[in-house]
Amino acid sequence: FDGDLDSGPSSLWVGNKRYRAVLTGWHFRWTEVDKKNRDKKTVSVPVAEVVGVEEGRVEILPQKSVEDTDKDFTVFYVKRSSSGGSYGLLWRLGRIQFSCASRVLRDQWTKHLRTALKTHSPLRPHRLLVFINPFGGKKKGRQIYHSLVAPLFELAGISSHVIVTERANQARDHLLKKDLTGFDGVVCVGGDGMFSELLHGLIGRTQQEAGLCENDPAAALQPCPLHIGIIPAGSTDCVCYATVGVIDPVTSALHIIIGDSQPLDVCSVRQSSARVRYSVSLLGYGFYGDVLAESEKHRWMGPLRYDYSGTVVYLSNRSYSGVVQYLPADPLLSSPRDKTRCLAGCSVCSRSTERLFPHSSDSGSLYSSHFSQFSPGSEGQWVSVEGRFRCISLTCMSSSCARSPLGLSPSAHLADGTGDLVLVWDTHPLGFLKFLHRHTSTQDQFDLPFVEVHRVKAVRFSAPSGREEQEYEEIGGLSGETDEGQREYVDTVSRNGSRQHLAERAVTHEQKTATPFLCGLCCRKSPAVSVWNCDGEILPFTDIVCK
Ligand SMILES: CCCCCCCCCCCCC/C=C/[C@@H](O)[C@H](COP(=O)(O)O)NC(C)=O
Ligand SMILES: Nc1ncnc2c1ncn2[C@@H]1O[C@H](COP(=O)(O)OP(=O)(O)O)[C@@H](O)[C@H]1O
Ligand SMILES: [Ca+2]
Repeated sequence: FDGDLDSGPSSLWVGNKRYRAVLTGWHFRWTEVDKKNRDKKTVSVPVAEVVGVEEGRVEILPQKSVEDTDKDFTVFYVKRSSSGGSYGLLWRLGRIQFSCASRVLRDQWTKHLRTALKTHSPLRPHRLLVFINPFGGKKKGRQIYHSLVAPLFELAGISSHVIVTERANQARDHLLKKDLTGFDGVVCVGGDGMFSELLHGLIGRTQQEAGLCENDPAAALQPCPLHIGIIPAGSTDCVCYATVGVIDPVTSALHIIIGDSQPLDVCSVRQSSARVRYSVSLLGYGFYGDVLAESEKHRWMGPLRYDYSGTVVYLSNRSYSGVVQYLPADPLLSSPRDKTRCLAGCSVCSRSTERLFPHSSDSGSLYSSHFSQFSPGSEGQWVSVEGRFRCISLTCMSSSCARSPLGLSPSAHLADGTGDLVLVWDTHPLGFLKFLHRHTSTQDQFDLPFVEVHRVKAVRFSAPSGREEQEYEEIGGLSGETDEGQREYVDTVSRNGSRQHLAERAVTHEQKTATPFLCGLCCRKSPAVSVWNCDGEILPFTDIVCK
């Protein structure tokens, strides 16, 4: 102990057992000194994962208690535990209480540990701006933050400014307009919709300060200096699930504390005159758009509204026509049908980053030159398909969540500059049910004759023009598929041609007409256009260009 960072070894006690503890540059280790026990177990904690060091006997969760003794100190650190089914690891707050021979020794230990912490974890945040959506998910945002997260932030020496939102878009507007100096990051306590607000606020603010117009498709967006931490308190929480691998506020708080970060692909969604939007998880038309629109009427149900609305929309048996154009990504780099799973440190993502941004070594400049890379036609060929779809989904990440543990596209990458486009052509109701059901299991949802998946860099969509729309409404939304040139897919059971398939559909419709309940759902004037679900928000336009 001569002021050097490397301390020990020295004797410490935990209860009545003696330990040898040592602090070398990157690790804090302790081993029980026991003559009978030959295979001594050493616990080794990277300094970067030490959450805090406190004098005395201290307890933080579930309740804070401090016993201010002279010779004791308590070390809190990240402890990994099994995650009960999810693919990520659950992190817990590990706690060990040491007793020293003297107060002097104790003070030396705490001083050295704290110095090591400062030196070896430069990326930790010190001051955070926290937004809580009190109405997200099961409406537990405030409680989750104050009981599970705030005590950890305090322990880690993080000061936070907390804003409980009073209206939608308040967090976004705050990030766009208010003074953000002194903050090292922002935290979202809520679901994917709330995350989306923070994302829009930060991207917008950064462009504003750089003097750029984000609505200009040719603008090269600037990287955001602030990171977003997510404390899951929403309904689907798929950004959290797909990045951390578990939905657990404590795990997420610990990732934030130690300064972990994960870059994400962001998809810009534009319509000529409208303000640009961004999506990181699901951009969905047809089924997922309808489910979102329906579910907004039933917010009071909480997360269950999606299950209820999913059923209602499924029974209403809708499909929509349109033209989808996409720019395929390089098939040599990766494929949506390979069986990889993207995690932190993924090699496909780092190779893509090098290819896309050859002059940048840090992830901070991920956005620069983004748009010049995707100027239409500069790479590959656009592919155009037209027809009637049950749903069209574009997802920049797997979009896994509790409802769908592998996600909409299980092998999508978090930060490879591509998204996966899933086209589900119109099919009979049982086929579509099979597709939906496969999201909940490990069965391949793309291995169906009416489903296509493409790894893409850009997508365009246009709904049919007014005249066609009207025709479709007049015929009640059933016979539109007989139109010349429209692509038809049938499931394996009725593969003998589309004629039989159509006949089946007609019977199904008659049967429904005979059933008042179903009739109420399906024989309503069927709309010709659906809406886009953009990370849980309904877009006010249908024709879009995504990059
Ligand atoms: C009839 C059988 C139904 C089974 C369907 C299972 C498929 C589930 C796939 C879910 C993929 C969700 C992608 C995430 C989207 C979020 O951005 C969004 C908004 O989430 P939030 O409410 O803000 O947490 N949630 C939804 C359901 O649209
Ligand atoms: N105080 C508030 N009152 C009403 N809506 C809010 C408030 N704060 C945020 N919102 C909006 O609520 C929507 C859903 O929030 P989110 O946290 O994603 O919950 P959920 O996952 O249950 O949908 C978001 O689009 C957000 O803009
Ligand atoms: Ca991606």
